[in-house]
Amino acid sequence: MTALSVNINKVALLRNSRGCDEPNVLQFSQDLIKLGAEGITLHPRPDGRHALYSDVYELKKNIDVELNVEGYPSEDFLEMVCEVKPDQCTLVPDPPGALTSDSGWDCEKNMDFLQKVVARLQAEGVRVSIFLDPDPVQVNFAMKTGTDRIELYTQSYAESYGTDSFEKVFAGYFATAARAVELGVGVNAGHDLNQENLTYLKQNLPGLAEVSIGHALISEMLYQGMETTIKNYLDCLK
Ligand SMILES: CC(=O)[C@@H](O)[C@H](O)COP(=O)(O)O
Ligand SMILES: NCC(=O)COP(=O)(O)O
Repeated sequence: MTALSVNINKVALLRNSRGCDEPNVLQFSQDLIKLGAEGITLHPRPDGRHALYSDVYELKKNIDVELNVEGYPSEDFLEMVCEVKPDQCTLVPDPPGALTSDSGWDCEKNMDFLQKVVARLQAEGVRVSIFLDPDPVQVNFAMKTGTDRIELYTQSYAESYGTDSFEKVFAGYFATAARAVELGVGVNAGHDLNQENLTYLKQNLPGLAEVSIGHALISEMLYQGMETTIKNYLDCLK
């Protein structure tokens, strides 16, 4: 079973654009959950462009599905996560001004740092996932950090989908996920997934436990509406 965790960053972006509380992030999340979303993800970035720390606190108190908080493990981010204690924290290596997440960790180079962060979060009962490029070698280092899961960064999967290079690109994802399963590390995936490319990933990637999807899903809702869009994504994951 692969859980659908909806990333509400873009709902928060719309809310922030007018300085009021419309759309309300909590109400939107609760409506997503009523329609079958099995998790909520948000990525409070340092510049507060969309999801905010206050959203994390409010969601934690008011939703009954898994909460996944993504971010660079700065001290203030870690203090917030350790206080909120979401179900999962996904560590991403984004610098503060990043337009969006565009690479996974080099776990070998950041081993000491990541080991300390992983241990700190796990001590608070938070499951840890590390954002990773499709590279089986990196999985070995990710395991050494002590992480519970990896999150495969699926931008190149999405970009190659339907092109001549897809088979070669997907082979890297398959090898990385298979290595994670072999090492007992959980497999999540996210970034640029959509209704067109999700089914193949679900049907062919070993051990896929969770997908976190935001930009395409929220954009598609503008055309299809919330109910149809969520139903379509859940159908892709059957
Ligand atoms: C980690 C990842 O790939 C996405 O979850 C990221 O959170 C997207 O961030 P933006 O919504 O700011 O593009
Ligand atoms: N971790 C990926 C995520 O939460 C959403 O990424 P995207 O669907 O907005 O590209």
